[in-house]
Amino acid sequence: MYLRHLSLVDYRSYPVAEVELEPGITTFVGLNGQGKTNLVEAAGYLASLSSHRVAQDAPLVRAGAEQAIIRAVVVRDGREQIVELEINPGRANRARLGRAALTRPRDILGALRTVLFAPEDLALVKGDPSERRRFLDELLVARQPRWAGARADYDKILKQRNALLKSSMPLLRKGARRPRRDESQPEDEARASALHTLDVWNTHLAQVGSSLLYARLRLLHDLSPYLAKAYDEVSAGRGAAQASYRSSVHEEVASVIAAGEVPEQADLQQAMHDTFAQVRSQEVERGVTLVGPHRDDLVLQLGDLPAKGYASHGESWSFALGLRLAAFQLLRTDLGTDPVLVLDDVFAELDAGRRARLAAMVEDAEQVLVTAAVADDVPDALTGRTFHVTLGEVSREPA
Ligand SMILES: Nc1ncnc2c1ncn2[C@@H]1O[C@H](COP(=O)(O)OP(=O)(O)OP(=O)(O)O)[C@@H](O)[C@H]1O
Repeated sequence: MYLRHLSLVDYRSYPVAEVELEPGITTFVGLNGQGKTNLVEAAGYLASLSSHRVAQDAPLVRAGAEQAIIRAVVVRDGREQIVELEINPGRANRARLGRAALTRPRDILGALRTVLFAPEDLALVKGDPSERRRFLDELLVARQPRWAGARADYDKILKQRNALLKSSMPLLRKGARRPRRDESQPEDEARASALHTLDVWNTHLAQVGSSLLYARLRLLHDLSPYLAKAYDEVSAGRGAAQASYRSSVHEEVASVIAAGEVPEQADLQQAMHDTFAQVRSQEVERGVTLVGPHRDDLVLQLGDLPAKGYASHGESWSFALGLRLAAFQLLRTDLGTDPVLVLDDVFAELDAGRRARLAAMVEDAEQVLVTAAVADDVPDALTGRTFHVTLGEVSREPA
């Protein structure tokens, strides 16, 4: 698929922008801070409903404006579709596909697929586990948009379970007493009722959590060969990249998972349940849920060493790039169409060999959008059509 047109209204630094695009390679060149990343970030947001730079929507709306609009014409297998999103910080966002207004913005997912590689991706290797969980979950959604709903359900149940753990901490602690406002209910009864409610949440969380865990494991299983190959190509055979899953379920099942096996979902559900029983006193003590996909991590390994804390800066970059290129290849195979590949400001960080190899790996993608502050950093093979971005003006360089 490719973007034929991108229009922005009050998005970041742009009061208005209209950019006509084509398949193949397009490069946006301009000095720092002129709005290059803003353009490609908008495309990424339309595809994933999240920004690679910020967790909140407010910075996406131009300072002083109330809402931002991203509209794109997406072409897939020769058919065009208009995809539109209104970003309303503090209120619900609104989405449209063609003429149809969608009930939920997340129903827009899948209409445009992008894989975006940016300097922020270094955090995939060097950052917290939450970065790697986000990578997996976003890829899950890019592959099958229905996972956005399951992910949201999981977060909701988790929040409710944490609230219960917090609010009932003194009651749930065996033998602990606290002065009760409602003295009509004896302490033992209140405790039994809190425990019963906790069991109900355990069942819900184990059910939704195990399906998310299972989906992540299947995804990782499918992604791994592409990762090994992409890293090998980017680094010209210098090192073997691997990713394994570290699960918070009890050790017996966790070690099976770490070894790369994918247990049945029913077994994962049972394992989550059993682990809740094992860690109950710790959870009650701390008032948070200690088991589930929200506590897991993806362990990245270069040869025999963990990437985090050991890999050099260049190796970490290559690893992050390997993960994104693997995601691209997986989606290409799965969807039968290429996602739009975005390379935001990445060439300045790579040595000449890596630049050339990256260019060779992506030049056959249906559409590649590249941003660079220095045009010479972009390998010749990827220069393609060039747009100059100057103070929010996007103008195409004459051919
Ligand atoms: N919500 C907003 N309202 C107005 N301006 C904004 C907003 N968010 C970001 N900007 C401005 O957008 C500019 C940054 O744009 P962008 O990140 O696209 O730059 P860039 O061309 O990619 O630069 P670099 O080469 O440094 O990465 C900054 O000047 C910033 O102040």
